[in-house]
Amino acid sequence: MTTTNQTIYYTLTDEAPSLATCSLLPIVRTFTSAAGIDVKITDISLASRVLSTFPEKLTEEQRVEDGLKFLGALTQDPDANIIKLPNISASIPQLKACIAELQAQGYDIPNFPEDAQTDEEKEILARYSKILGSAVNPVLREGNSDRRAPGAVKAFARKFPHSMGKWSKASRTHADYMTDGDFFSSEQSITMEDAGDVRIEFVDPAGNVEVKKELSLEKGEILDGMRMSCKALREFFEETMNDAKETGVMWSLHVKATMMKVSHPIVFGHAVTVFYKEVFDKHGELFKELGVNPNNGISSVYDKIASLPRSQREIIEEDIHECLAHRPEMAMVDSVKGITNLHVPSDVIVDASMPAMIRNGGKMWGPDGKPKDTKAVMPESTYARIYQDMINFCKTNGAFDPTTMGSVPNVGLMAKKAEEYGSHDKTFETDTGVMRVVTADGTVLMQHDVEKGDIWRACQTKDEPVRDWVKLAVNRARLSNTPAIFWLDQERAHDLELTKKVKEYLKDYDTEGLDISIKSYSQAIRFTMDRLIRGQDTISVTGNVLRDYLTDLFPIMELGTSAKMLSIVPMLKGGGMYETGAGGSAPKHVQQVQEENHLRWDSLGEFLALAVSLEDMGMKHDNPRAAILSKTLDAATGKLLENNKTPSRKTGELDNRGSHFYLGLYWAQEVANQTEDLELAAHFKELAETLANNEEKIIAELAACQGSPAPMTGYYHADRESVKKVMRPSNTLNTALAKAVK
Ligand SMILES: NC(=O)C1=CN([C@@H]2O[C@H](COP(=O)(O)OP(=O)(O)OC[C@H]3O[C@@H](n4cnc5c(N)ncnc54)[C@H](OP(=O)(O)O)[C@@H]3O)[C@@H](O)[C@H]2O)C=CC1
Ligand SMILES: O=C(O)CCC(=O)C(=O)O
Ligand SMILES: [Mg+2]
Repeated sequence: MTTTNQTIYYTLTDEAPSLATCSLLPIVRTFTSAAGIDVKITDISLASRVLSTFPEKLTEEQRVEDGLKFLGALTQDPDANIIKLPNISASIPQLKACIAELQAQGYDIPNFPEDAQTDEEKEILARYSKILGSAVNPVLREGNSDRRAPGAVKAFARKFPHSMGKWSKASRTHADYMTDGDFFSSEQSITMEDAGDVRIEFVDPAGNVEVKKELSLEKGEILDGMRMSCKALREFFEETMNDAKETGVMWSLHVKATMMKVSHPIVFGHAVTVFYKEVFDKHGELFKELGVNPNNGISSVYDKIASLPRSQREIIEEDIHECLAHRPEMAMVDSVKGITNLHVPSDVIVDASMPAMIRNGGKMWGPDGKPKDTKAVMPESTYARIYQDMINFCKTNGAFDPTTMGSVPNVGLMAKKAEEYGSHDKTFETDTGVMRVVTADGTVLMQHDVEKGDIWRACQTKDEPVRDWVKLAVNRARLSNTPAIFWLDQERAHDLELTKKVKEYLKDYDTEGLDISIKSYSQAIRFTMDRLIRGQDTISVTGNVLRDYLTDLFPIMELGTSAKMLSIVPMLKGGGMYETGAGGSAPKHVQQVQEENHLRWDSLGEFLALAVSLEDMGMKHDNPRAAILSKTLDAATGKLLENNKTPSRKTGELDNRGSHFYLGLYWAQEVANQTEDLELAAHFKELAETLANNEEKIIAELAACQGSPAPMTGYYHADRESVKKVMRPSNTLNTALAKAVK
């Protein structure tokens, strides 16, 4: 057995996943220690990213390693083995809350300079901007994505189906999107015949040219340019609000302000200022003075007016209520606390929010706390249409049935910040004039007339990731003997360029006997759904945004949550990253822990990720024990699902910690029962027996702490000792695990 330098890098992230890690990792380490594998924690939490950005402000003891930088470099190592849990992609309000918490803990980090004026403030803003939004995933995802629900997970969903809301044929829920003036209607795209430098320029009406950005493009790289009209967007919002009001349907907005961290907060801000138009018209000047930023949601108004004299504040609050009264009802994030869809930009995130709504019979929560039909507004039409297709399908066919439906695995293009994912540094809010892309010799590759306030952006897609994506799709189709569809819209300039590549690169593979096709988004989703309700599987092969959308959409119908997905990123350089599920960090789970000490986070995604990580370790390092641990972990996970030892939503019942105990028990039993390595079996026999004999006692210890607030301090930067106490309350379990470490 080789035991040199075999390390799994396990990320420490935020919120629910980080709590779960505290309980799961000691179990994992007990097992991996027997195979000579080290499991190292790398902290990439929001708080840690903030701290590592300002080392000069901290004392020696306060300084932390830049975990993201470390892992980013590691992605280039063919031996990289990373387990990546979901992390917060922070909106500005979240980042500010994190900064405030760290400052209160004695870290002398600067405030977030919302309105940076001085050079120093601008420099601080630039540093913080690197932490905002999807700052982690694009750095680590140096490969394309392969996400699917393993057989055992599908079997579990069929045996223990999650609840599904009923769909009525009379449901008035629908998706609403722009029909003109959006990115879709203006997209232009080119493929570079040779490598070359280009400039993104703005030309004002007098002919003055401002270089916005210079890019070095690779041979074969696709470059897109597109614009969203501010005027058309605002008119569209106004129409949707009037229509919702007139027809008595609720209004909701679904964007991805976290991942599309430059363009979507602006879109979100327009929704806020249109919805609360009278408030912003009347108090605009004051808001400017106070530094209100509508892109941060209506909460920005509440925050900034807090310092005003009460009488002045009350007038503004009344005006806000006046708007709420004459506008349509708005979908709520928390109807008890009065938090609306437009409160902060990170509360309603389209990839999870639309599936949750569809799963719920097309209903969202209204101000009165009741589920209601809604107009789901997604201004950008490129991808919004697929949701209307699914809504129509559910109206006709009723809700999906998790006990009989098939599955939709996804092969997603995402390496090297492909497509919209990497557009942030090429996104601009423009003045009136022309935005254009020109080559070094001045040839204009594309251009758009723009008006003040328009959003213009460019997206890049490198050739190497596209080749790898096609390969991955063929492999997945072959391995699972399942039809694969490339979702490519022949109405889209970008997809036309991509289609040429796909057709070309498919020739490199033996596709004999495989069913591989190219369909528009609408055709693809309809075809897929027709098969789905007949219990048939269809692989979706998609670009980056659809990867994000579909790997929540279908899993949430099939499994109730995307956390149960196996999510692999085979890295271009040969390493492996194993993501846990496809869902997020579920902030409301933490609330439940704080209030009732019950964590309903399901770590199934972590179990699945760890099994493939160990399998890879076994193969790459010729470590048979890693292979045994992988196989036995898979078997243990299967048993856990069969026996329904997954966390319950209800306080007092089995939670995340109890579920981890059962994983440990079953895993130990599986290792003890295998016959490939008798020494290993003997070693885990004792642990298996101790855990089995103490099952009742351990479960009682794990349940005893539930029901009252968890004694935990901190949210973004929780005190690890207090988290440890909360997440590891069973002495019997802790002692048994410690004893079994090799
Ligand atoms: N890979 C990553 O790093 C990702 C990070 N994010 C980030 O996560 C945060 C929250 O995003 P949001 O869009 O609300 O998505 P979430 O996936 O966190 O939440 C949506 C819902 O999914 C369910 N859920 C998700 N994971 C689990 C789990 N492991 N166990 C049980 N239920 C689960 C819960 O639903 P229910 O109430 O029905 O139980 C939850 O309320 C944001 O900061 C976002 O940027 C989001 C996606 C991926
Ligand atoms: O990076 C993010 O912000 C979220 C990513 C995400 O939702 C996904 O990859 O499914
Ligand atoms: Mg997602």
